[in-house]
Amino acid sequence: MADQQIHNIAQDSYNVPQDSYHVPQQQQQQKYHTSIVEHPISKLPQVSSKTKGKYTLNDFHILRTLGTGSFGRVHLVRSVHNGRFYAMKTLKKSLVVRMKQVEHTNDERRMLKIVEHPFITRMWGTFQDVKYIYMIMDYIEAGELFSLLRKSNKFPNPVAKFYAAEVCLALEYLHDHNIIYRDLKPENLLLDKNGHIKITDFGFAKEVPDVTYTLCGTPDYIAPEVVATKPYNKSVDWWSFGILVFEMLAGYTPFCDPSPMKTYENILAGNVRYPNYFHEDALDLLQSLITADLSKRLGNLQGGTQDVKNHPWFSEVIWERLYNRDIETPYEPPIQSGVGDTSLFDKYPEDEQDYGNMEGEDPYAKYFQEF
Ligand SMILES: Nc1ncnc2c1ncn2[C@@H]1O[C@H](COP(=O)(O)OP(=O)(O)OP(=O)(O)O)[C@@H](O)[C@H]1O
Repeated sequence: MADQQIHNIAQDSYNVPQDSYHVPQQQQQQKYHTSIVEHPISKLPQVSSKTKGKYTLNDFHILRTLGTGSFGRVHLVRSVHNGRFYAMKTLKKSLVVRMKQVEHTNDERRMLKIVEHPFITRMWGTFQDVKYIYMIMDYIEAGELFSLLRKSNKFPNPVAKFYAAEVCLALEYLHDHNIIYRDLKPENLLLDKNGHIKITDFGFAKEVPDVTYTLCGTPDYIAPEVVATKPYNKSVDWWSFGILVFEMLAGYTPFCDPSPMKTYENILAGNVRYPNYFHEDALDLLQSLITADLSKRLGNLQGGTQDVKNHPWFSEVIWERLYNRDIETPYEPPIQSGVGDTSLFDKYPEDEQDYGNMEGEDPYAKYFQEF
């Protein structure tokens, strides 16, 4: 049981009741997106320091499916050259175009190719054929934080704090580079073989120095200014960060409802019922993150991320050691590293895929020239 595999990183004095609060099982939420307005002044290097030459499908053996997304699948693959395992994300061009996600897909490639951070998944290269685009990423072996959270019901205070602190450093890095992540949730947080966070899925990440207006994200995690189609900025990630911390501590999100429209209504109404077992520092942090008032939302104030890092809930976190991954993780994934162990991933039907077709007409070629 995952419960037993989790041990407290800090044997602090927080009183964590073991009784389980009623937890509505949430379904994987649908995502929403519309058009975008942007102001591109790039703070990112324009050339990646880490990608090597161009890959083709022949460079990899496709093994099993690790996950599915809106536009394709993520497969475990093995390099025919160095024998290492990678994750290969495929996106069907026709679906990306039909769902008006060309710009987001090109953004995802651009962001992932350039960002380098201990808690963000690395991408090594991309390629395409007539029907699909492909992204080769590090294989993150221990699966989704979402799965661990559902198995554990909820996390003890120090465990939630550990994961939150690693996510906080990743957000700090992204925001310092003018990237809004916009899709923070446990499904997009993978755990590496040592149990550290790796953010994946940059499908909604956007380099936005100023403000943007796109409605995107996952209903439970969307900030009120996004629901109300007001201009927004990095503040939305701090709202989602609050929802993430809440969900890790409670096992459910504060505004959840089976109907997305009702979820939006709940978000706009802004009434949060905090369980009485939340530690008082966690409660204080969450109240200053899950607030519609942008002039009060922590992370969005003059001190930026530093205000979040300095909050009493994080008082025992030694940020430099955390960044260096020099702090024991709360959960030791039970996997054999380096052998393509996929025991922590759900099983998916392995349908025949029509990958690798280089001949024939490609009506969408003009949209994906960067791949
Ligand atoms: N680098 C990786 N290593 C291991 N598994 C991964 C990796 N990237 C993605 N996955 C698995 O595949 C799933 C889908 O990946 P991802 O969220 O990037 O796809 P997507 O097409 O963007 O999905 P969505 O429709 O939710 O946006 C993830 O939830 C995860 O389980």
